[in-house]
Amino acid sequence: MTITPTDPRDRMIVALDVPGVAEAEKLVATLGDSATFYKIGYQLAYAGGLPMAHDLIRAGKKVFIDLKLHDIGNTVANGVAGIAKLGAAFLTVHAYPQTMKAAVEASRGSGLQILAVTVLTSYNNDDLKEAGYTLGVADMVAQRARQARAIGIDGIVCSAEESANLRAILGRDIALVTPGIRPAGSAVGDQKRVMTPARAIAAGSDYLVVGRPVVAAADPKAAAQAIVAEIAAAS
Ligand SMILES: O=C(O)c1cc(=O)[nH]c(=O)n1[C@@H]1O[C@H](COP(=O)(O)O)[C@@H](O)[C@H]1O
Repeated sequence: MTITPTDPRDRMIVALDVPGVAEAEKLVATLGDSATFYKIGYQLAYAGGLPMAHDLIRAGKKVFIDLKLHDIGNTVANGVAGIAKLGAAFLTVHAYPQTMKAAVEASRGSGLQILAVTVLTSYNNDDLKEAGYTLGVADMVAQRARQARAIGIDGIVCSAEESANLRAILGRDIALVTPGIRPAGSAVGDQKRVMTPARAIAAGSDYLVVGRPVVAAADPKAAAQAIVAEIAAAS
């Protein structure tokens, strides 16, 4: 089974990392048909943006709720059950076994797919060491992805740098969702593990999460169209 969307537009997830609902609605209107999949993360969710999921879905878009849950199992399960009512396609949790198990159990039958965030794309080996971990990025991502698959997680969030290795380990039926996407020449910012759209697709990513290269572009629609064209050419 393959879960890779056939339309290249459906493989680009635009992060609505903007200060509020008005700015998010303006961006969605600007992008029009060039984007079909949107992510609501901390910035918009904490600015009252979660209910916007309903509007996006009514408008025919897919929605990814990125709250990166991590708490005791009971709290995670109750949170997931609430989020499932929004009708979104994806929700992130951190890839800790207790958290993943609670989220998978609570989402069962709801249509909400749970993505496990392995190692944030702003981390490198030194950052993991500083945080007290002994494994490096590649090994930690692989270990967490294996645990996620055993628990029944629907998708993995990692850097595209890990996509080829994870594809070999996990096979085709778990979605690989990769942020840290940077078209050639664009500013890297706080990301440390980055790839161009074309290289990420070639490495085996199913979905590319793109924030600032679209949101902060002088012409967001042209930036989104260029990324979709790159995805199409590499597919
Ligand atoms: O879960 C995520 O979406 C995520 C995981 C990760 O490891 N790294 C990461 O950057 N993200 C998100 O992906 C988006 C990347 O944004 P840009 O760096 O602006 O393209 C942001 O909304 C991040 O919160």
